[in-house]
Amino acid sequence: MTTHERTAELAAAIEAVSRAAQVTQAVQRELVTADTLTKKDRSPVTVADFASQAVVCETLQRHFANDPVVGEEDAAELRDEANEPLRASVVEHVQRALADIAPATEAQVLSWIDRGHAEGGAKGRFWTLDPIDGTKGFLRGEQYAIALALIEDGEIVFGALGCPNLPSPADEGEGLLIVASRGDGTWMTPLIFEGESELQPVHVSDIAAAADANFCESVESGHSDQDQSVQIAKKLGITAEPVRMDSQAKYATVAGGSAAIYLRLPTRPGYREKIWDHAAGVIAVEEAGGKVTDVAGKPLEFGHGRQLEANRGVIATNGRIHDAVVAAVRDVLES
Ligand SMILES: Nc1ncnc2c1ncn2[C@@H]1O[C@H](COP(=O)(O)OS(=O)(=O)O)[C@@H](OP(=O)(O)O)[C@H]1O
Ligand SMILES: [Mg+2]
Ligand SMILES: [Mg+2]
Ligand SMILES: [Mg+2]
Repeated sequence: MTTHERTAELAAAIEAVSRAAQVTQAVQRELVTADTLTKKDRSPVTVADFASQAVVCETLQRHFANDPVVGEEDAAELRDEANEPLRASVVEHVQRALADIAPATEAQVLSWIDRGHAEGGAKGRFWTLDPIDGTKGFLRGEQYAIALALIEDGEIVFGALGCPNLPSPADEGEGLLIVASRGDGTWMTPLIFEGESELQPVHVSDIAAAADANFCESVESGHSDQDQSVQIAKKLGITAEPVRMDSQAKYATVAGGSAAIYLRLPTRPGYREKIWDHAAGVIAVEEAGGKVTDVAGKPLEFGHGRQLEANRGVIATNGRIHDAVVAAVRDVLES
């Protein structure tokens, strides 16, 4: 598939991710309260997760009826009788988001969510979706992302990454939407806006020395080893404090040049990264001129099913400093 044949994918993905963002932002306004964090109440993010997956899958189905989706969520929990209040809230939010399309029934909403059940693999074409990446960031009112990517024969060919709480590139609108198409580049536009909006090109930072880099990493120490990242930064001569940020907003930050490194260092030996946690962010960084590998310096392989079975951890950089960062990571992980 060549670049200019992806205009239909671009239109569908922009529609899907910006509709989903309207839902997640509405849930954040209406259901996330000051008590949410202190009471450890995860119900708002649960509503937003399911509603976002339903809206994205409905949009993809309308544009590409036969495309499978590898999505993080499924509707099994929602179908449970005990979860009627949760189900009603999800259905209501989806109905509002699709009001201009058709009245959605409860059964349809559940079936759209279940469209995310595909297994992926090395052959053929499928989408992968994280309806809310950075669930903890969502609950804190900080960074989260809606991440959608298209994979063909194991290669990411297109990505759309919506970051509702990153600054919008234009005066009008809300949030940041990054789109990337293989061989063609990475662009940004406001995520939620009225009327027309231009796509503006996005490029990685042009620093040539790792010592000058800002780096970003997870907020949660359970998702990436933060003690080892301190040692790696020291080895590279980096003096700037790490930018801790939830979700694939980290990839958006590297793609846009505000940081030159994103480190995700394995914490538990058995953990395998999920393809929806990376696909949209990886193509955004690569097409903006950067490079992404695992901690051993190997390319990420998206053709092994729902997980990155052949990889451990992630290193994303502006490209120029990649080899130096991989070498420092190896030294620290092997010591
Ligand atoms: N042990 C472990 N190691 C690595 N990754 C893990 C682990 N456990 C969970 N996850 C996944 O991390 C996703 C959240 O991404 P981040 O780590 O960027 O977020 S955060 O900064 O830590 O909040 C998060 O995605 P969401 O569930 O969509 O929020 C998880 O899929
Ligand atoms: Mg995720
Ligand atoms: Mg998620
Ligand atoms: Mg999750």
